[in-house]
Amino acid sequence: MTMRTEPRLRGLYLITPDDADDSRLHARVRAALAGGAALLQYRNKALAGARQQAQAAAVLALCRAAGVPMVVNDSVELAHAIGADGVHLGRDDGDVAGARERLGAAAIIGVSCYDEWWRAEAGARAGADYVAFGAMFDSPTKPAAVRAPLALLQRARDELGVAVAAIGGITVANAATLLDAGADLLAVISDVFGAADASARAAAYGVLFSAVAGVDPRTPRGDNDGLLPQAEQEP
Ligand SMILES: Cc1ncc(COP(=O)(O)OP(=O)(O)O)c(N)n1
Ligand SMILES: Cc1nc(C(=O)O)sc1CCOP(=O)(O)O
Ligand SMILES: [Mg+2]
Repeated sequence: MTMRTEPRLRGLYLITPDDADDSRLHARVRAALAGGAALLQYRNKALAGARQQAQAAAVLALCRAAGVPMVVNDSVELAHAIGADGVHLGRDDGDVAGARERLGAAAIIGVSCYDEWWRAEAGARAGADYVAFGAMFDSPTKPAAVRAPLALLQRARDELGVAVAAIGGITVANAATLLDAGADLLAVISDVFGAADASARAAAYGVLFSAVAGVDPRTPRGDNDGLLPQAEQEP
C-alpha cells in the first residue's frame, strides 16, 4: 500500500456532544480546546439544517482561534458550506472519493471501520487520512455500538499508511492500552465534555500522549499541529 507523505495526525481527537445550547457548547469547546487537541469533529445528531450549520460555523471559528483543525461528522456538504478542514464518514455517509473530489486534496477525511478490517483497508486505499475503529469500550454516548478488538489497531498500525483512530468509551484511565496498541488519535466525547473541568481532562490526554507516544499534542498549529512528521515514523 502506498504510504502517505503528509504529516500524520496524532493526539486527542475531540468530538462535540449533542448540545443545542450554543453558549454552553461554546464554553465547553473553548475549555476542551484550551487543554490541547490534535483535531476536533463537529457532531450534533440533535440539530439539522440552518441551525446545525450555524452551530458548526461557530465551533469552526473556535477551532480556528485555537489552531486546531475541524472536521464535520456525516456531511460533506456541511463541511464544504462552512469551509471546514474535512469530514468524517460512517457507513451511511458517502464514499471517500466523492468527499475528496468535493473538499479537495488537503481535506482531512476519516472513515468509520467499526470492527471490520476490510473497511480500513478500503478506506486507506481510497485515500482516507485516518481509519477509526470502535467501540473500544462501552460507550456512554453509543451504548449499542459494536465492540472492536485491540488487535485491529495493531494491524492497522502495521499494515496501513494512514493514521489510526480509536473511539468509544475512551477515558484517561483506559487510554494507554490504546496508545500501546497503535492508536494515533483518541476520539473522545463523554470523558472530556462530561468532565467538570474539560480543559484539565483534555490536558491529561496530552500528558498521556507525551509519555506513551513521545509527542506533545498541545503544540500549537504551525509548530507541529499535533502532527508527527512522517519522517519520524517507523518505516
Ligand atoms: C472518529 C469517529 N469514529 C467513528 C465515528 C462514528 O461514525 P458513524 O458510524 O457514522 O456514526 P455517527 O457518528 O454518525 O453517529 C465518528 N463519528 N467519529
Ligand atoms: C460516535 C461514536 N462512534 C462510535 C463507534 O464505535 O463507531 S462510538 C461513538 C461515541 C463515542 O463517544 P464516547 O466517547 O462518549 O464513548
Ligand atoms: Mg455518521
